[in-house]
Amino acid sequence: MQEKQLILVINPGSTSTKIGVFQEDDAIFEETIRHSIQELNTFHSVFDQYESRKKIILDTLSKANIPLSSLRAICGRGGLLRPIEGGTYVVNEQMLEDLRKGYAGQHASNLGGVLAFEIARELDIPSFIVDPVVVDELEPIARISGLPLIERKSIFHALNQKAVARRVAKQLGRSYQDLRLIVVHMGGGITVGVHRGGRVIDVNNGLNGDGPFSPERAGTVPAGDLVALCFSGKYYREEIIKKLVGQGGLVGYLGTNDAVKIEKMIENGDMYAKFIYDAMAYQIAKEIGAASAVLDGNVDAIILTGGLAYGSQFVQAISQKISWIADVIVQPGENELKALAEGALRVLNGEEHAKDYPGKTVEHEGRNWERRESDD
Ligand SMILES: Nc1ncnc2c1ncn2[C@@H]1O[C@H](COP(=O)(O)OP(=O)(O)OP(=O)(O)O)[C@@H](O)[C@H]1O
Ligand SMILES: CCCC(=O)O
Repeated sequence: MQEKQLILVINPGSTSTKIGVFQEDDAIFEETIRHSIQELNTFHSVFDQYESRKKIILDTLSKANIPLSSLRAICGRGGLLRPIEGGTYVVNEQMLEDLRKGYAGQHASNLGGVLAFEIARELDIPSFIVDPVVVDELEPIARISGLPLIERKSIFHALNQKAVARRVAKQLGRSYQDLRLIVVHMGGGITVGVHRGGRVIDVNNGLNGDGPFSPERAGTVPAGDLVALCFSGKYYREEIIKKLVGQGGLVGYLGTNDAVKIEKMIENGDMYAKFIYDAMAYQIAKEIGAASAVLDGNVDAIILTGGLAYGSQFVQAISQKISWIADVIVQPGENELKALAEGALRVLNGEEHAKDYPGKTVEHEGRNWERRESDD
């Protein structure tokens, strides 16, 4: 019988399911399955899509002649779980429960761990998730928002940010743990992470209204004006949320989230499109400046990654404002499938122990910075 040697990785996105099959860290098969708005609209919740996405994954593997019996592990992109530190986690009952109910909200990546677990269970092989969007390694001081009722949260492109940071460390012949990096993921959402000692000690919450505006998201907006909008009587709660996430940023100003199209508009002389595109670069540069202050100006490199990093003019507009801080390294696109496979491999090859969810969460550690009676 042939030895089980392949790793299946699953990355469910809002409009697609990306899958990959890896032999060690080489991809032998990758496919992006797109889901139309019409198809997605037939489901009430993210979780209702589970059966349909599972069938699509199994059919795709079968068409590609990849026998399930050749799989040694399955790794999915994890979702809005409890705040946890980075790493590879075994999918367990507690995680499944949190993913199913959407512990911290609904996100397509909530399906990743469940799909990995259910397919793996039938094959009696292990299932994992790696660096979910809720990876939380914030320093206590970064949690302070300025309003005691609201705490800053870590929700960001942890999987790609950490994978790119490790890759750059390797290229520089250094260890990730030794470097002080600013990693800027520029996709549909934009997150600027401060990496120190192998941990992301500060980052904007890319999902819930924090940081630079992005192709689809508003980022930080003036709080007073937002409150006035909420109580204007003109909008329902869901409409306001949609304006901030989905219909904000480039979509709000220019009616598209497609930066390639916007670059064409600019090429054709659309000065308003240029102004808004420049404003996005300006806000990203400003956030990088703030991140450099977190590192006391002692920054080894600034890494620009994600789909927008393919835009050379855009990269140029950001770089000219921040290249005085540190070397700018451009790593366009995202390599999330490979990052999932690498995360599983580090465990399967014994380089790392898989973590047990939830482990020591930020919630378990408690708020050791909170004011207590005895402090008075
Ligand atoms: N060649 C290119 N030049 C300029 N912009 C590009 C290019 N290719 C993609 N983009 C832009 O990158 C953005 C999407 O990036 P990406 O694919 O990383 O995001 P995503 O995976 O949809 O979302 P997220 O990264 O937030 O999870 C879009 O605005 C897209 O138009
Ligand atoms: C910021 C978390 C990932 C996303 O863009 O949805």
